[in-house]
Amino acid sequence: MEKQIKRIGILTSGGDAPGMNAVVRAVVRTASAYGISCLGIRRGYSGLINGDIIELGARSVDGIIAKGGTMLYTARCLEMLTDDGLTQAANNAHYMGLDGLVVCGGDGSFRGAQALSRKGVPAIGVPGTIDNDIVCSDYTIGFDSACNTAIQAIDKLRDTMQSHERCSVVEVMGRRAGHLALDVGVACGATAILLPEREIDFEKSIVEKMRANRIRGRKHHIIIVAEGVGNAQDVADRIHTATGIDARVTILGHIQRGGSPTVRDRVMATRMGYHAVKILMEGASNRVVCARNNQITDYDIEEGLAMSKDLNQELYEVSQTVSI
Ligand SMILES: Nc1ncnc2c1ncn2[C@@H]1O[C@H](COP(=O)(O)OP(=O)(O)O)[C@@H](O)[C@H]1O
Ligand SMILES: O=P(O)(O)OC[C@H]1O[C@](O)(COP(=O)(O)O)[C@@H](O)[C@@H]1O
Ligand SMILES: [Mg+2]
Repeated sequence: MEKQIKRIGILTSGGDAPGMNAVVRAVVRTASAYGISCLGIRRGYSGLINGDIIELGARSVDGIIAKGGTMLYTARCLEMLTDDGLTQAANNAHYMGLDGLVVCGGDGSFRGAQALSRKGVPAIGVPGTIDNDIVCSDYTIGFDSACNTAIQAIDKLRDTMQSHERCSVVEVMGRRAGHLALDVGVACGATAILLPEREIDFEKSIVEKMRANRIRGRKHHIIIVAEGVGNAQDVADRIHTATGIDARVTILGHIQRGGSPTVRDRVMATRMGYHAVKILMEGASNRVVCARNNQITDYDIEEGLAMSKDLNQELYEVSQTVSI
């Protein structure tokens, strides 16, 4: 039996990701289709604490599916980590008459959703982060767009590295996770991919490989370093010292978080946003929306965040084989 809910809120929190707008659109449109009103809460949990809200209707979200960033702004709100901040957020949610709240963000944002659920505000997390580091979900919104942005930049780097017969050491985002670096490394044909989840023998996996590749006629190289591994400049210096090859560092940085979302991100965002509203209507609380084997499902937040997700080992092995 579906619970009669009248009003829900939507906020985006943590690092932005391409596709967050598409989540906002899907939530607002799904709510609207079922006669539920929707409030947009701006700047993540700060907006909930400070009452920074806007009314959103089906027409307020026209055209945003194609836009990067988030129309609701986002924030890392430290006040939410305090008892007072959390209580204020929950009280405001009740005061606004929210029967549910959709939170699009990463694991930190889901902890906030969990805390609010415990205070009687039914909250649902939707994974929006370029890092793909939400362990209970095969996919997080923004990952595909970020991979494509990184690849476009690295393809340009390859042109100049090829001309100068250099080595490009490229640092890719991902916080403590290497998912982004692995996909980007495979897609750009990297000679080596350094990931926080995999120890490597620098001499064997990089230096000897570069030397062997040079003998085979390869005159330029791309090395991908996940940000969780450490300093890309150190990697470049070690390569230069060991091989004599001129190595240049590029830190892709926040460029990876921008741009119009890809088809995959728009579709996943739309499916996940829709699912979040549907389960709120069924009376759910404290759930995280996930993709598992291309099905959209949901887990208890505690249970979901306690799961584990390893790198794609098969892809890692493939990358090592073809990078000769
Ligand atoms: N344990 C927690 N309890 C309540 N709120 C939290 C908690 N952890 C994080 N948050 C809220 O979620 C926000 C985003 O978390 P953060 O870890 O920065 O990004 P992400 O959600 O992308 O992982 C934080 O700034 C804070 O407002
Ligand atoms: O934008 P900031 O605050 O510098 O944070 C950078 C971090 O945010 C990310 O881009 C995305 O992480 P979250 O989605 O967990 O916020 C990480 O890859 C990176 O380490
Ligand atoms: Mg995170």
